[in-house]
Amino acid sequence: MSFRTGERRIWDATATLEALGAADVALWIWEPETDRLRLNGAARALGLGPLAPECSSAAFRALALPQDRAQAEEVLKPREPGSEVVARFRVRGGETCLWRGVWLEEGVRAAGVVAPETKFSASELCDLTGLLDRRSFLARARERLAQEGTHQLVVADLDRLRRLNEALGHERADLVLAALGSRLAAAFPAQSILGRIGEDEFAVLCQPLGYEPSDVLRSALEQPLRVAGFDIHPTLSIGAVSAEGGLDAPDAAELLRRAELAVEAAAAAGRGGAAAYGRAMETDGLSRLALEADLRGAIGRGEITPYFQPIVRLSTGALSGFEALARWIHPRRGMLPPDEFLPLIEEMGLMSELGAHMMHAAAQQLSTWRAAHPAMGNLTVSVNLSTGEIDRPGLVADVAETLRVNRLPRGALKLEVTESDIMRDPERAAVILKTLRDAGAGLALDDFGTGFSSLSYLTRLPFDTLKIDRYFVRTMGNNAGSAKIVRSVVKLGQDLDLEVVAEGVENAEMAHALQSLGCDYGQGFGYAPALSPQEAEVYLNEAYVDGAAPVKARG
Ligand SMILES: Nc1nc2c(ncn2[C@@H]2O[C@@H]3COP(=O)(O)O[C@H]4[C@@H](O)[C@H](n5cnc6c(=O)[nH]c(N)nc65)O[C@@H]4COP(=O)(O)O[C@H]3[C@H]2O)c(=O)[nH]1
Ligand SMILES: [Ca+2]
Repeated sequence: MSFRTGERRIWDATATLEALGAADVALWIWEPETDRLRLNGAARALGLGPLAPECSSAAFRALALPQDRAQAEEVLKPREPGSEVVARFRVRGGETCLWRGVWLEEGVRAAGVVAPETKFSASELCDLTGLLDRRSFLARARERLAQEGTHQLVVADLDRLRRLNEALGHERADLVLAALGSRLAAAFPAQSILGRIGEDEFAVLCQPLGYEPSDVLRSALEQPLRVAGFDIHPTLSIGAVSAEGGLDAPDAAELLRRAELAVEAAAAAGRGGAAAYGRAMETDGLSRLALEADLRGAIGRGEITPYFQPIVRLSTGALSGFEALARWIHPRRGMLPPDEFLPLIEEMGLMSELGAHMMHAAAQQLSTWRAAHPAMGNLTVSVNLSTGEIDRPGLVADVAETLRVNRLPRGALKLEVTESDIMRDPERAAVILKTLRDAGAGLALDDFGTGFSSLSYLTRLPFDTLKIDRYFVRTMGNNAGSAKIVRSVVKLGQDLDLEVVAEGVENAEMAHALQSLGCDYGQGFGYAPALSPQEAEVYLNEAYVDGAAPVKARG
């Protein structure tokens, strides 16, 4: 029942209303000038309107439950002729109803239909947060997208929810989720559609707010929380996409898929990231199953190998060491970054195999470099331990054996462990870390600042390096909170006599800012990305060794 006049789409309301009236559908007509809202008999029979055949706007508002009044207002607000009216609210008595209609003459009269909406009863809401669940979110989004105008969909993924669960227990982690849900509801205008669409995923569909919805989301949800004596600093990966509503609007599920792709890209770019959907995020359609099949045996075939990202002294640019980062050289797809295969490796239970392989390969490479460049006596290589790997039986023996076989001195091979991995069981972690240190491993605390721990336990753990998460480095220029975190981590490092390495140093400005905060070491695209062993060799030849002359000059 709609047609186009020029560019404008107009619903032929009179014809529609006549047809519907004959079909005994509940109809309403609203005339602001006389402050009269009229309903036909069918509406009253449904218990959706006032018992009288007409009511004032005030009485109409009073029909809606207080928290839904803003939605009722949507029906009353005068608009241009042809504008659609869509509102859903619960009326007293608990029934949710959907009001749809159209403005017939500008500000003079609107008319439409009203129907009970049982799909969205309380059971469709997430119990914990009171937000819509995924299905209901999609259903409402679909309707909203039918409205002309720009719509923005933002999806936020709570980083490391699983680890939060492990550390706090489900009940307390649920409290965190509930708190986040109510913060979200308070942060967006009432007509926004809010959902908890996955275990750790929130979504908002809104009209342009005049500022970035990702920022609103972030500042609403990333405030620290205190639960069960823990200070929790939630961090989010955020994806955003916008779309024009109306006849040609994309389907809600498709829009959600794009926003979730953007979330993945943001998460891959670093915890606490945000990304806008872009075409390039679509992969070549090779299915996950195919990838899984390829992954079996990939480690054994030597397809997954360490690449090496330089870690440098910020004041001189001199090379201090490398971080080994896994790359999968896929026979058909080319080089794949860890975020495309690590989750699969984890699901397939291959994490220990990968960890052992990366450590052996990186140690062997370091040993080769040390033999070729005697001047580089202090060169280190770090490898990442995956979640739970610290508990791997035989890890300590494996480290000791690796150092022995490759004739590496104490501290040359570093293990990077994340804060939350330790927080699962700090007492146990302390014992394991100490045996690892005794076996000769260096220990770095990775992604520092993103966890939810108190700092005091650090003094009791045998770390020699703190790595500041790149989220703080990236945002310290325009976010006072991030700058404070960087400053206090650097200070903490100095007090505890630890090396502090900033991750994600992308340009000279960041390097200078970090130095002025007293940070000594950095790694990032500003120096070099992760390099193949051959490229790293070239870098080694050209680099200055930390605190010494160029390696090349010293032969
Ligand atoms: N935006 C930005 N990013 C930068 C910059 N400099 C370096 N990066 C990226 O930051 C990541 C640093 O590693 P991570 O935080 O430990 O994060 C790593 C680490 O947690 C994990 N990972 C990588 N290799 C291994 C491995 O062998 N074992 C395990 N368990 N995890 C690994 O995968 C994560 C992602 O690795 P990559 O994709 O290689 O991503 C690397 C690196 O390429 C920069 O200036 N800007
Ligand atoms: Ca790392």
